Amino acid sequence: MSDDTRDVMRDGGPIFDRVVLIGLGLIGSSLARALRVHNVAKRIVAVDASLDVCQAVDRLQLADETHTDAAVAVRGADLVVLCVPLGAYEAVAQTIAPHLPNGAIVSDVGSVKEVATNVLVQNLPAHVRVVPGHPIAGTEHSGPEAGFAKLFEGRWCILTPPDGTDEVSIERVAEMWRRCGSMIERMDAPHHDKVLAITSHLPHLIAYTIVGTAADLAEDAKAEVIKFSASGFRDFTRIAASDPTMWRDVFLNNREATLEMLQRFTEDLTALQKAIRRGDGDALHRMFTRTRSIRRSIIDARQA
Ligand SMILES: NC(=O)c1ccc[n+]([C@@H]2O[C@H](COP(=O)([O-])OP(=O)(O)OC[C@H]3O[C@@H](n4cnc5c(N)ncnc54)[C@H](O)[C@@H]3O)[C@@H](O)[C@H]2O)c1
Ligand SMILES: O=C(O)C(=O)C[C@]1(C(=O)O)C=C[C@@H](O)C=C1
Repeated sequence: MSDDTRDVMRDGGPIFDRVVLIGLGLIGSSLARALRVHNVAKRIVAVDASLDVCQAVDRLQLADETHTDAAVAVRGADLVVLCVPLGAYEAVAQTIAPHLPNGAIVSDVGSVKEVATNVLVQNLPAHVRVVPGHPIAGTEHSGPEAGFAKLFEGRWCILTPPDGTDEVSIERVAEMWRRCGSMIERMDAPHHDKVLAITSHLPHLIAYTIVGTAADLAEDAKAEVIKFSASGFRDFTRIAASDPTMWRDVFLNNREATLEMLQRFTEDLTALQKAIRRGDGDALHRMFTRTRSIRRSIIDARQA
């Protein structure tokens, strides 16, 4: 990295001249807010396919420019970040490809990394640098109104740069996330997808299932479900309220890893089912004691 680059990143001044965010929903609008608060970009440019979202972005003053056409917006960009559902990546990459300046960095925030990385590398010209990323932060809400600048604070952001990506580009993206309050980890994309399959994707699948199962109960029972949903079930309903388009795309694009984790989960669930049927209290107690200690170690790690 040149001394100039190092100085720019260390002095707290903008790291980028023109950052183009494509997709101003929960994550894109949170990033726009955080970039502004932490002075990361000289100019923030917002792109969204939805005119309603563009109008909201203007009303909330989240960007210096707002466009519905990504091809126009990316001209002169030194960083472009895709914040759209995974299913829109190919179309967006093909739209921006002919208009990206030499040396521009293209990053993203997608929840699945192997497919995202491949789609970007295959559809973008060789003169751009691809630095995929994934902030492990979110909520069940969508859209520009749902975003907030502190979303990424104290959260991990995982970067999965393909082999051969230059270190300066990776470090500039990493520094952007550090300024937004995140901690950085680097991984290869397939490993990321396995880890997230168990820590994020499977929990969402389970929440969608349990809430769906409850909703399928007879009308009377449904009323009871709502009436008594003060504790455990309510936590599942929060997760099951997450955006259907985003999560459809996550499962379609992380098929292998999700199915592998689902298989393991089903086997463990069957073991619990057997223990209940056999009245094996020791097996149940052993299992629950182990998971309780896991919860405690997660809380301790967060507080450390
Ligand atoms: N929601 C989360 O908790 C979370 C957390 C981390 C990462 N992510 C990832 O972030 C990305 C965005 O998720 P979100 O929750 O912000 O979704 P969102 O639904 O809140 O926002 C997505 C935005 O993209 C726009 N869009 C869709 N197709 C487009 C296109 N072709 N061109 C331009 N704009 C387009 C939509 O109009 C919408 O405003 C996804 O890839 C998701 O996997 C989400
Ligand atoms: O907190 C939530 O609501 C989330 O679902 C956030 C969450 C997660 O599973 O942790 C969801 C998807 C992402 O890709 C990253 C973060």
